[in-house]
Amino acid sequence: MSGRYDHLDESSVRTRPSRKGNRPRTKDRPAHEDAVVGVVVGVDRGRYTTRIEDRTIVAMRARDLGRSRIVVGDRVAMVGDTSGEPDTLARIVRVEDRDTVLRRSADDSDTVERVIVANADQLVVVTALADPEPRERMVDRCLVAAYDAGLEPLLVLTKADLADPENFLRHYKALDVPSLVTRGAPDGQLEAGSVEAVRARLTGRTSVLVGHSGVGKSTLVNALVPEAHRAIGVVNAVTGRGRHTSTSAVALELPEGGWVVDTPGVRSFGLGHVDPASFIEHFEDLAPGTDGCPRGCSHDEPHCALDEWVAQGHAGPSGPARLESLRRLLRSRTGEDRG
Ligand SMILES: Nc1nc2c(ncn2[C@@H]2O[C@H](COP(=O)(O)OP(=O)(O)OP(=O)(O)O)[C@@H](O)[C@H]2O)c(=O)[nH]1
Ligand SMILES: [Zn+2]
Repeated sequence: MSGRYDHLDESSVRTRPSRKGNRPRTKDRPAHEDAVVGVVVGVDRGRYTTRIEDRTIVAMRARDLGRSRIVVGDRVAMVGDTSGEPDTLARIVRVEDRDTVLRRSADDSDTVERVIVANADQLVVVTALADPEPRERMVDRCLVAAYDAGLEPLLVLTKADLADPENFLRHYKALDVPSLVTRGAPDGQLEAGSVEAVRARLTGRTSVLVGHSGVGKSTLVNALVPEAHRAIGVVNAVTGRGRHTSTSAVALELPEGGWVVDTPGVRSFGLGHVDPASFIEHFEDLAPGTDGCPRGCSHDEPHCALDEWVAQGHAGPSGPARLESLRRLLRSRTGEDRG
């Protein structure tokens, strides 16, 4: 896995050398031996809401933590008042190394490359089968972001009561992306069985949900986490601030274990940081075919060695379709339609 996590640098939060010069890193400082480690579930203007088992602890950054961002999903070590009692505030003295980072590149609306969520292991792309119509390109872009971040993708196709998923799923067959459908029931709720199938897939994991407005993401989150509203209310009560003014991610705990991270502010991913050469490593069946490529090959150009390699059958009968899908994903990184 050479270099897969090289890009995690931003997360290695270290104290800067102090002005006095020789203070040890936070990590090594014995004074923080009593620190407790929680998971960041919400971030709102310098206040971090964290959870340790059943306690909700609000914390701020210790002054010597440096500038690195702390995001939802980060595991943070805290000192000070970690009782979780109302009006208490702990201090974050350390951010543990991240297993994964989901990021988006700078784009027109935001000129800074940002880590959106840390330590997730699954990216759930929520798309309606109708009303609004599914957008293949947007889904493709989410898949690129997922593969690039080392997250397993899952398609959740909502509103299956309005349209048949088969047509849409054809686009993802060669990619072998797991998918589930949810459907509305006559009583206006979601059909219970379809929600349970999603729940089974999410339990025990940290899943980031992304989806366009109106696809039914909130409906699904509320079905999965009955206290979702209340949980969000807790964040409010503690920070004393309105959740609706914030578009940052929020982690909700599933009743059976695991986390669902809702990302209200994330409608698309800038993908400028995704490099074709490393992206292809996620296609283990195709990657060996790039040995004969010209230097710096985009794998979507006339001299790309993959065409011949796949035509010779090296990637099996599904090779041509896989290559086509790979190229479609690579192309989705650029272009005007940001999905
Ligand atoms: N027919 C049908 N309608 C659904 C289903 N799921 C959600 N809806 C409806 O779709 C609309 C949008 O649902 P929301 O859950 O608010 O969608 P959202 O993705 O959270 O959208 P935002 O709140 O704008 O981010 C609502 O009117 C829901 O009642 C479904 O499975 N079938
Ligand atoms: Zn190539």
